[in-house]
Formats: sequence, structure tokens, C-alpha cells
Amino acid sequence: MATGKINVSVDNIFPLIKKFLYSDHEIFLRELISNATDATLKLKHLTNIGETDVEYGNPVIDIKVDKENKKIHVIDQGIGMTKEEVEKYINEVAFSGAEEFLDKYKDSAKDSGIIGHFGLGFYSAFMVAHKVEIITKSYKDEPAAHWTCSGTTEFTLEDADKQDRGTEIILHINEDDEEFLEENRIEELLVKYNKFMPIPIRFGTREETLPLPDDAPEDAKPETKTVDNIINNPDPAWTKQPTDLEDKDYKDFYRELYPMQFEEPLFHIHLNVDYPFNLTGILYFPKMSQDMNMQRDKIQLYQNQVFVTDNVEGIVPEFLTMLRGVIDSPDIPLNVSRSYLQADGAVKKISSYITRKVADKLKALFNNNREDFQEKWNDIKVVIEYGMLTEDKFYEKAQKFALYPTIDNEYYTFEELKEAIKDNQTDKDGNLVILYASNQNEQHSYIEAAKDKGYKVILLDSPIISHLLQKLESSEEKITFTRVDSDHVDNLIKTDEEKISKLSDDEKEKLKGDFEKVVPKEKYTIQMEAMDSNAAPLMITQPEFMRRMKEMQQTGGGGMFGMGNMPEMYNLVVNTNHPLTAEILSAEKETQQRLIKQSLDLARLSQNLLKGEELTAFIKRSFEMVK
Ligand SMILES: Nc1ncnc2c1ncn2[C@@H]1O[C@H](COP(=O)(O)OP(=O)(O)OP(=O)(O)O)[C@@H](O)[C@H]1O
Repeated sequence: MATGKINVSVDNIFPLIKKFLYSDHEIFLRELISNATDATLKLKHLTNIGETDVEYGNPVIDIKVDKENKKIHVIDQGIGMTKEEVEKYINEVAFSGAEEFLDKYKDSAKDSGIIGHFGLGFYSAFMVAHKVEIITKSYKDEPAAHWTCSGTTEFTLEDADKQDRGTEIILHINEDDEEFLEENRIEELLVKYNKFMPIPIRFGTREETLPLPDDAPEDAKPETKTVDNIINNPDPAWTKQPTDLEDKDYKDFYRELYPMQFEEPLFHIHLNVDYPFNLTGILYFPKMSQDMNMQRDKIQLYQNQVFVTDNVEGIVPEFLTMLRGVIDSPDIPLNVSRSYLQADGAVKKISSYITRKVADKLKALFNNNREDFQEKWNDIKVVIEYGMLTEDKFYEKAQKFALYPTIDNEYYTFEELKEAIKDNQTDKDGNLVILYASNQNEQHSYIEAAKDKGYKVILLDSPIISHLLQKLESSEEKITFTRVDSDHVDNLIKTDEEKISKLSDDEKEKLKGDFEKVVPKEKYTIQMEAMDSNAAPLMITQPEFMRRMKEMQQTGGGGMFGMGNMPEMYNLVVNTNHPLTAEILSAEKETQQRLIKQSLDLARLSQNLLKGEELTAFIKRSFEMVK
């Protein structure tokens, strides 16, 4: 038996492994299965190129938990190692990675997930085991080797009588880590990290219920059969060519990724690039609700089919983190801090590649089947609008497919919209005024008034819309967005047209004074307007600028400092041409006050501003009047 000292210049690396990697204990299994997978794939390669004539067969990786003896076995049928190779790869090479690791991190414990990055994969076993054994037989015709190490720099290496090719790693689990002797815990880890690894992973057996024959009697009990419990799907959809997949395959894979998700995805984007970086994956657009916090099922990041994380922040542009699916790339530096990741050149390229692909796909969907795209618009608009707001590149591309639907369900692109309204909605200063509503019910009377004038009213109801409008206005010449209730309809689009007022200037002045006596100054600015006599006598509006700034502050960022906290201020527009206004003007003081109060409340009611006690009083008063 050979004994020796592991070739490493520090006294004892094991306490360090434990200390640095403490938070990530559970990844030991992922690391060992990755090694087992690599060893199997290497053998496959050698047999493929005719380097060896050993039989490749149908290798699996076995995971066994021996609770009684407190051991976990990871067994592969891969390339194996000779004694010399154990010396070299386990005792020397692995530790050269360890030395690098120590050099870099001995002073700072900031980064905890260094494993894998420095070739410490195998030694992560010592996070959970006080003793580790390797029993391995190479595919070459040489005796098997047995390596044992008890978490010190001492090891033993001797011949073993293992006959079949491959490697068995035996972990003698620490008392503190006995959770890993629970089958459920191991199964949970296997499903989390290894669900799509390329070599089948077997974790014991399971009972499978066989289907009953068609003519089986009603009380027949189905038979069960014991089958291998294979954890993974070695050929997940994203590793295949898009041309080999049908729509159904993508939907099935979605279900496989998110077994608890019952909604179908709206569409998918297959990512596939090998230059200047390697990346494959499938992204799905889920049905989106207004609630942006609905992120439970996230995009998963893989490295060569090994699960790494579902925190893709920094790799995927923020607006796309609302999507679902898989990204697999060997080029994303793993286990490094987020700030490092964001500064990494390859990661930046990946992020802009993904943005471009998503934009291209949306454009293609729009071009190929506009009707279908329009139907999906409501579900995807939040992502698109958010992307336009946050990524300039995406903004440019999205101008071609972002839609502006009218209240009556006509869908326009921005260019089409401009063309459609230019004759009727250009104001006296040459500005194109785009009228919009944010709530079809609440702004109903304003929408109707605008439509009566032949204006098109766009429905824009996303939570971030005020920010996007701000951006559209500042990047386009002579465009303004005006919400239909921000002024009375004749003022929405200003013309040179002189309005004829039934009241003289003196009368208007007096009427204004009468209103000011009743209407609270701190809430309303009174605005006398000569409107159509059929229009409402009184209406409440809130200027576009003020409302938008407040909304922008409330939805975070932008807007003008302090506007969010300003009290609500409205304009009270008095239609001087309405018969009721004439009546108010000539009424006795008491009647006049009653009429003003009642009309004001009606105007408030139509803007949904009359609530609580005031609403109760109003209703009571109105009943008295109709008696
Ligand atoms: N199951 C195995 N079968 C055959 N060789 C193995 C096995 N496990 C480890 N080895 C050998 O030991 C070496 C060191 O393994 P280790 O996990 O420490 O690093 P790595 O796999 O090279 O790098 P990393 O873990 O960072 O991907 C491997 O490169 C491989 O040559």
C-alpha cells in the first residue's frame, strides 16, 4: 500500500474548503455527478473516434444512499483512472487549482462559491464527508486503484479488485451533514441540479403502475412493475436543433421545466449561437398579468446541462427576467460575484444577444401573423414596454412592432398611428396630439366626447406607461400624449377657432365669483369655457403634466422630485353655454349655492372622486330633491 502526502503547499486545505464553501454545502453532489458525467462522455468520445475497442454500452450513473453505514456512493461506468492517474489528477492537479484558490482568497471570504471555477470539484466532497474513498478502474487494461483520504493532507493509494470499468466515490458523511442521508433530500438535489444532465442518473428503483387492458373488469387492480428510478432527461429540448422540434415539443418541455405551471406559454424563442460565445436555450413568454411580482418560475441557468442557478440577474436584461425557460452556456463565468458578472465582457455580449434575439422573434411573429400577435399583445405588452423603457437597442427595434390599440380594438404601430391621426389631431402649433385613456370605464364620458369629435383614443393601461410616454415624447419630434380627461374636449387639441360664448365677460366674471364662494379653492381651479351647449355643464379635469409626474413618482424613478407628494389638484371646467349655468347665474343666493354644490358633486361622481361620507350625503340630498 502506498501512502503519501498530497502535494500542496499549505498545511491543510480542508478547513478552508469547509469555511469558504459553507453556504453551498449541497453542491457536492452536483460536482461529483458532473465528474462522473465527464468521465462517461470522455469514454464515449474515445470509443467514437476508435481510440479504444471497449464496449460503451448504455452507461448510467448510480447514486446510492446507505443510511445505516452513513455513506453515499456515486458510481459511474466512465473512463476510470489508473493508479498513476489518481496520483496525477486527484493528488496533484486538483490541488494546483486549490493553491490558486487559496492564493486568491486567503485574505477575503467575500466570494463563497468558488467551487468548480478552480478545479476544486472533487474536493467539495469534504464539505459533507470526513472520509472519502475512490475505487476506480480505468478502461485501459490495468488493475483498479483504491484511494482513501480522511480530510487531512495524508492519503493512501492501493490496488483494488474492482473488475468493471468506472469509478465509485464513497463519502463517509459527517455527523453534521446527516440530512444528506435522507433519500428525499438527495432526490430533491438530483431534481434541482441534475434534471437535464446528459448521462442517465439512477437513484434506486420505483414502482410503475401498468395500464389496464381495455377489456379489464371494473374492479381489476392494475399491476405494478419495478423500474429504474431515472432522475433526468438526458436530451432536453434546448440541446436539439429547432428544425427537429415541433410546437408540441416546446410545450411539453415547458411542462417538464415547470411541472406546477398549468398555463400554456404564449410562444417560445430558441437560442442557439456558437460564436463569439456558446449559448443555447429556450425562452418562453408566459401569459403576463399586471402583477409584476409573479415571479416564481424563473429562467434557469445551466452550464453544459448542469443546473447552476435561477438567478439570472445580470446575464439576462432585466426586462426579460419576466420570461421563463432555460439558458445554457459554458461561457458564463460561474460562482463569481454578481458585480463581477455585470462587468464581464462575455456576459455583456450574451445579454445583448438575448435582447436582439427576443426583438427579432417578436418582429417575426408580428410580420408573419399580425392578427395572432395582436391577440397576444395584452399579455406581452408589459415586457415589451418595459424593454423599450430600459434598453435603447430594444426601443429602436420595438418601434416596428409595439402596438397602440384604440378603445375600439384597432391596432396601430406608432408610424401607422401617426399617419392615421395627422389630419385630424394636429394642433395649431403643429404638434401631433395622441389622445389616450388608461381606463375605459372610469374615463367613459371623456372617451365618448373625444370620439364624437372624430378623434382616435388609444388605450394605454400598463403600470409603467407614463414613463414610456415621457420617453416617446422626448425621442420623437412634435408629439404629445394627452389623456382624454386632462382637459375638456375642445381644449385637448388646440385650434385657432374662436369660441362663441353666450355669456358676456361681466357675466362670466360674476359667475366665477359665485362658484368660488362654494367650491374649495385648495382643490379646484375654476376655468370658464364656452363649450357646446349639449356638453356637460361642469366637468373635472386633471392636467396631463401634473398627473403624469405624480404617476411616475408613484411607480418609481423619474418624474419631478416632490410631485408624488403634492396634494391632488383639479380643474373645474364650467361650460358657460349650458342652460344650467345661465340658471345658476340668475338664481337666488340659496338656490344658487344648492345648484353649484349639487352640480359639483355630480361632476365629482363622474370622475369617481365622490366617496365615503360625502357620497352618502349626496345620495340623501338627491333623494330629497326627487321626492
Ligand atoms: N468519476 C471520475 N472518473 C474519472 N476521472 C475523474 C472522476 N472524478 C474526477 N476525475 C479526475 O480528477 C480530476 C479532478 O477533478 P475535479 O473535480 O477536482 O476537477 P475538474 O473536474 O477537472 O474541474 P472542475 O470540477 O472545476 O470542473 C478530473 O479532471 C478527472 O481527471
